[in-house]
Amino acid sequence: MEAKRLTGEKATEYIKSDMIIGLGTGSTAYYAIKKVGELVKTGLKIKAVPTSKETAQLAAEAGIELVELAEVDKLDLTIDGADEVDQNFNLIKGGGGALLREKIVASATEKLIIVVDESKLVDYLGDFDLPVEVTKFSWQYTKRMIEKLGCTAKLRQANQNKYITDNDNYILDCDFGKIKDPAGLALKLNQLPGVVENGIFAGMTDLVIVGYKNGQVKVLKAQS
Ligand SMILES: O=C(CO)[C@H](O)[C@H](O)COP(=O)(O)O
Repeated sequence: MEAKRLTGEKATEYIKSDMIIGLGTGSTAYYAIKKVGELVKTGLKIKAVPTSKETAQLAAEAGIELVELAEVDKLDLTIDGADEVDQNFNLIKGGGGALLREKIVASATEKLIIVVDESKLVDYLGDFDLPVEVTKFSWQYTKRMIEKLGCTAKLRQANQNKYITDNDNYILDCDFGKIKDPAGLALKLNQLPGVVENGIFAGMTDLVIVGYKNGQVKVLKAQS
């Protein structure tokens, strides 16, 4: 908890007045959003694009002015969490179900800052099942197509019902084992009919801020 707070708050040091920022989803991004709310109250002037309905509500409650993605050309900076981060800064995201909007916002942003605690750092992606957002119409067919790529896929449930995303789709959580070629797998997945988006974020991250149990925070820069 403390590690998540430290990293979430540290990321807000990169925000300057007049920026348009993206706000991620999840328990680590939560601390960044809360901190941005405090900064806004003391004079920071920013506008934010939320990556989920949950984040939109949290940000509005914190007094942050929200804008639609449609209203902006680009975002200056986005702060978001991740489920796994490998040594090349490839990510698995979507544990919280917001991967589609998160990927769109990440792609529209100049600087993507990922905030994680140390438990999220891995050598290879894949211990965490890869979330893939699929259409309701095709999910059984799309599941079979995804499994042909070498995984077992499970339809995500919430309170004994099918989990439904903010975009009215389903999520398949896919166990691929160790993912040796994240960018290649992401491309293959997105070519399958019925796949809306997958949770691999390859080559998008600029900074990873890691919070440690002992209170340390490290800022890691992507190699360009
Ligand atoms: O991708 C996400 C939501 O779709 C989250 O960023 C990811 O699940 C990490 O969440 P947390 O900070 O709660 O561990």
